[in-house]
Amino acid sequence: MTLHIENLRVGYARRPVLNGLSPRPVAPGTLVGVIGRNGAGKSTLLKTIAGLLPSDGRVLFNGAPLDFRRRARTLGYLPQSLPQASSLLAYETVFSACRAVHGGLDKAQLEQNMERVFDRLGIRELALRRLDQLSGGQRQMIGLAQVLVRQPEMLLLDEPTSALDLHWQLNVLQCVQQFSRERGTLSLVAIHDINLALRFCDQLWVLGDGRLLAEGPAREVLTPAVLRAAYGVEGRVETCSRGLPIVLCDQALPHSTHQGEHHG
Ligand SMILES: Nc1ncnc2c1ncn2[C@@H]1O[C@H](COP(=O)(O)OP(=O)(O)OP(=O)(O)O)[C@@H](O)[C@H]1O
Repeated sequence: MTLHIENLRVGYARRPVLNGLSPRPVAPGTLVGVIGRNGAGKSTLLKTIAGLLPSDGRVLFNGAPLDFRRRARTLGYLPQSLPQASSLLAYETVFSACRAVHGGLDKAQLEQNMERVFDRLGIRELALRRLDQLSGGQRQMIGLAQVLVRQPEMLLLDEPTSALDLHWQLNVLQCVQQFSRERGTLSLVAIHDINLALRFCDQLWVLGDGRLLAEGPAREVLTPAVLRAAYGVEGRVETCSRGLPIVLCDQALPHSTHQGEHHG
């Protein structure tokens, strides 16, 4: 699936958050990191693409808008909040998520889909645990399983690693990257860890001041000037012992020294 966004404007109660976003169209199989400071509009953007917020402008999937029903089947949206703790078993919630979209499959096929996702994410041992007895990070993994099991054509993941330890952060991004590449799934991932973004994302969209401060290949986008404009930090891009870029941030800048700087 391709994604084309044109002059997207979104706000809450007449307070604008995104003021005319027109990123370059994104091809299938691309993993896009959506980054920017708190309140920049990352969640707002993902919710809008998921069809959960009214907006002006155009969002086209394979060149056309999607109606609400097709959107729900085609897009896999993972909200920032963790799945609600309930007495249901983890596999029951993943099974229901799968059945909601693939109702035509028989029980054996649904179970096969489900097992594949539990195996791929490496969370088989959580399947028979009650959601209200899982840790925050474990629940976040189940939330992701609920999205992946539906085999969506586009992933919209809002901070999918926020509750995870180092191992699981890498595991999740590896899985999302693999899922995108194997299936041609376009994935948009809002993320705060810029080194994870740099390592796994093909493209970055840097949000700030209601617009795109920068966009492009991850390694080209993350410059000291963009770090300053996007986050108000003094940062550098160094090269690690394996020859890969790594971002180091030295200090938060006083508020007035970075406001109003824009980089396209
Ligand atoms: N339901 C809402 N009603 C009114 N304003 C909102 C609502 N949700 C978000 N906002 C405002 O919209 C702006 C963008 O919020 P959003 O959650 O999209 O940012 P974000 O980049 O995802 O932030 P974070 O990194 O903190 O999750 C913020 O100023 C926020 O206060």
